[in-house]
Amino acid sequence: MEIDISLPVLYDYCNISTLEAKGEVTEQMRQINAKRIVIKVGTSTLTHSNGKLNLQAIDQLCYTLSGLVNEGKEVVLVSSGAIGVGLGILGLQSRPVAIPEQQAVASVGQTQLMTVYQQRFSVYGQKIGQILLTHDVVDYPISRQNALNTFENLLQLNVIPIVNENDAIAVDELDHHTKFGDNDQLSAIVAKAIGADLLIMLSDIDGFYDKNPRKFDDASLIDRVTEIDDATFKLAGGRGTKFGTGGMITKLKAAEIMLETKKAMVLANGENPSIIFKLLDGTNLGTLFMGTD
Ligand SMILES: Nc1ncnc2c1ncn2[C@@H]1O[C@H](COP(=O)(O)OP(=O)(O)O)[C@@H](O)[C@H]1O
Ligand SMILES: N[C@@H](CCC(=O)OP(=O)(O)O)C(=O)O
Repeated sequence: MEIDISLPVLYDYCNISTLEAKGEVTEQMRQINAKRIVIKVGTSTLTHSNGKLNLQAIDQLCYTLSGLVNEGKEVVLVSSGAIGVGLGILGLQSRPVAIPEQQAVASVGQTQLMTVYQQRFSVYGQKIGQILLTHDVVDYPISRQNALNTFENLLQLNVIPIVNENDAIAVDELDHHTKFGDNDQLSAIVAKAIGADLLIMLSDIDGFYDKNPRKFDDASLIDRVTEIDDATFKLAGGRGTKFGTGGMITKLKAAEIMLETKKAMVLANGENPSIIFKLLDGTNLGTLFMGTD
């Protein structure tokens, strides 16, 4: 297979060499020694504020994840963006209020997103598969097991499963709840179900701060969180952009799931997704959520 060593690879190395690591190599990250990793990227990482695709971030993400698979890691990507990308394609300034309209937007956006992933991953010879989930699939034991079988088979074949909520279908009705609602918790639910060692959450912010840094100039980054309680949730605010969902609250809920299962989560800035290499090397970037035992 022909591998195109083109622009994305070159600028990627430039980014890495100019990247400022904020701290020392942490022994904790080294200890995680993650083999099976779930990476979640938010809409704010994948799109610009004008709704267009952030091609640089997507290219670098595909390059990085392909590199991890080549190193022998098992990688699952949970990607948001269906609605944000759909809005951009359809030229809509904001998310429609009516649910069927939102679902139509998501349907268009998801197709475009997968087309771009297919193109960019294929540059690095990396195969991908799509898994669109609804809550009832993970709630019902048989469908849950079927989904897990698919994950296992894809990972055995060195394929990267790309997961999103099935936004074109999922609706919460009185007695039938199919929505996850946000991909932060979905990524932790997937990580837990497949027994991942680590969840890396890439967002538009450097990590978890003691208050919302978009509102408070004096907010400071928290390097390490060992447990999450009500006081932790009080530090979290809402979403950063009009396309994001949940803000920091859903990210903390995801971290809670990982801590409950004695696994770790790192929240870091997805502007340059190749920082994942540095993270896995033990560089202290973003916020590490990991218990002490
Ligand atoms: N304590 C906090 N620390 C960091 N970010 C916070 C905090 N409270 C609220 N936020 C907001 O959460 C946003 C990230 O969430 P979100 O907009 O949902 O992004 P994504 O699309 O990556 O899921 C940040 O841009 C920031 O504005
Ligand atoms: N499933 C939705 C994303 C929901 C979501 O959690 O978005 P984000 O806060 O950007 O991770 C979509 O693909 O648009």
